[in-house]
Amino acid sequence: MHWTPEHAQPLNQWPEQHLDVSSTTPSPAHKLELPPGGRQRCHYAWAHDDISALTASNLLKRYAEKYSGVLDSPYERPTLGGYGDAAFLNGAKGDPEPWPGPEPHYPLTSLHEGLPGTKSGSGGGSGGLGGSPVLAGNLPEPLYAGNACGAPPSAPEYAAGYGGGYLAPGYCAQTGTAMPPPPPAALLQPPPPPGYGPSGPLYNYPAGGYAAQPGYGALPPPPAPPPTPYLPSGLAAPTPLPAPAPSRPAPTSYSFQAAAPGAEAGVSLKRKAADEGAEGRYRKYVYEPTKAPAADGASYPAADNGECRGNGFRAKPRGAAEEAPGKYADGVSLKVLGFPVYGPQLEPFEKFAERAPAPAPRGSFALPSEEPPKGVDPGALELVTSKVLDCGPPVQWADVAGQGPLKAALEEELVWPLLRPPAYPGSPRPPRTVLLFGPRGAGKALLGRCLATQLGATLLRLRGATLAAPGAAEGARLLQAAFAAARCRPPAVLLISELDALLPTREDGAAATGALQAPLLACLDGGCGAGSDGVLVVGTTSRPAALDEATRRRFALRFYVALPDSAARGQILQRVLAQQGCVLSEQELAALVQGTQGFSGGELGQLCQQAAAGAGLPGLQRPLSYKDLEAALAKVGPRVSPKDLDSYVEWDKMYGFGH
Ligand SMILES: Nc1ncnc2c1ncn2[C@@H]1O[C@H](COP(=O)(O)OP(=O)(O)OP(=O)(O)O)[C@@H](O)[C@H]1O
Ligand SMILES: [Mg+2]
Repeated sequence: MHWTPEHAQPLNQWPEQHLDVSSTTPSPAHKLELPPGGRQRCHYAWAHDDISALTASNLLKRYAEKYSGVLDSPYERPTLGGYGDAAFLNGAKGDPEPWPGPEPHYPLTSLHEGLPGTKSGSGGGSGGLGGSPVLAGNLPEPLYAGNACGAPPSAPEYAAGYGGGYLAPGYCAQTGTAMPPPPPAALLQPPPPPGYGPSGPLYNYPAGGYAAQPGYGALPPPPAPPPTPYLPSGLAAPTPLPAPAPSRPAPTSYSFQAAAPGAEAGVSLKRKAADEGAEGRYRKYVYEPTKAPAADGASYPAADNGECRGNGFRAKPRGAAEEAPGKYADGVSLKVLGFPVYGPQLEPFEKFAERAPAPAPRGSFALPSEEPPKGVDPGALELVTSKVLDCGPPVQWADVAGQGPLKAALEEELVWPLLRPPAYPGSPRPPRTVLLFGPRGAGKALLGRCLATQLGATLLRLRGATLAAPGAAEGARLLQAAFAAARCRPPAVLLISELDALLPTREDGAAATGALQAPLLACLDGGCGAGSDGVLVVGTTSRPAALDEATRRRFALRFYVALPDSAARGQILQRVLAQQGCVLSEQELAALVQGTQGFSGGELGQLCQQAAAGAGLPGLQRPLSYKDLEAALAKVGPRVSPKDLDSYVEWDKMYGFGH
């Protein structure tokens, strides 16, 4: 120790001083000032800042050992001295209560010697504060038993350590429960590993870490301590904390997951929930591949046309953009336009996920039947009921090939609002009219039938041309009767195809057909009972430009039904051909899909009929072949021109609702 004059300053200024400690011998002045019990603390106070590497290494080892004892041992109980030192560490230099012992000053003790982890009386020679010979002698034993925690008295070997004088009232409140009696000494001290027990050298650390300990035999040896820059080379680093015992129970959440029904190993329920949330409400539009078309032919093994707009649908198939309507310009033949080969990603056809059976009508869309409205010709009503009522098979979403975004839009904006009961009186009325426009044979009527199925509604079908044929007066009578019949059967869907046939053309003006516009508008306004809550009017047209503004405004929703894309064409073809007993190879089907670009669903059906007729197979003596279809392709072609397709797109931009 190189004593310097600054060491002679009062003790309370020492922490601020810069001490040079190379010896553990205090200066004579210090020896004079300090009481005998406080020498250890003086010793600590000197070792403040500038210490040699060797001293630092020794200190580090000692702290590591003591803290590891606290953190790791499940039997270890912090001695009271530990709390006392913790208070010291936090800046509370001593007990808040006056020390009852004869010694007037706080018994200073070295910080590292007051740390828990070394039991009182251990071979380490340093116990907690309670273990200090000075303190142990001064601690009144009964204080612990009588403290506010109400804990039982400590075991004899812990009597000194559990000196109640250190148990402030707040301590009991922190624990919340009474401190249980310490376990037997045999449990408290498992057999120490060689070199680790009190009898062995205190810092006998093997440089490479300990071998497997008796209590941790199943564990792999702990990893070698990382190199520390604080230790000079050649000094063994402190032993790292041993790994936790494997026999400890798993956290509650893990055991719950493992026990949850259906939970797979390594897959948490949270992840599963997230997966479900990711697909969300469009889960039903993720198609499952089907091995073969439906045996009964009831539904198409349809697929998503991939026109997802980032709302959960699958990405658009490669090259599908080339097929977008309005891009068949410049008079180029459709068949020579580049088109992606109908590849494996489009086949096998994926089935539009089966829905549950049509939901039972509920909400405001299901109204009780009412008496036939007055003013309607009973004869016409009977006629309409017998002729107009559609009793065809139900059409599910899966029966409509492609059109994924359109189906989603129809379901969201029409089916769900109609089936959902109104949120509150006076809430906005769900739409009761929808216009589907697009090329002929694109599937407008099919979608109208599907809507009726989804709504669980009665379907009544009218054709504009049929209504207009017998004359304006008769047509108006039938029209009113049809609306009245729909009103009598709520919920009902009144499907009016070829709506444009009821409207005046530019040429004929107020001709006979145009005379039906007024009754149509009157019925759409509710004059014929169509305005009732239980009737949905679906109008379809392939000439949307023929609709004047008055008629157009009567339809709250207007959706464009585009031509089927390649995937949808493949599905339609596959199904129609399967009905005729024709099964094409993958390559043949791909070629056929490529050659029918611009065909509507109706035209695809005509192609197959033409192939059968051209092959002279009315009785189906042999199944259709690809050659028959190739021959039919030369005779049947798409009727809609690229210019017409562009006009649909334009009208959709102006008056449509998009999807
Ligand atoms: N997306 C499709 N999926 C399955 N079949 C379809 C599809 N589109 C059309 N079809 C079939 O094509 C034929 C014609 O369909 P639909 O009558 O619905 O067309 P449309 O648009 O109403 O034609 P139009 O304008 O002439 O009334 C029907 O047999 C229908 O089943
Ligand atoms: Mg139709």
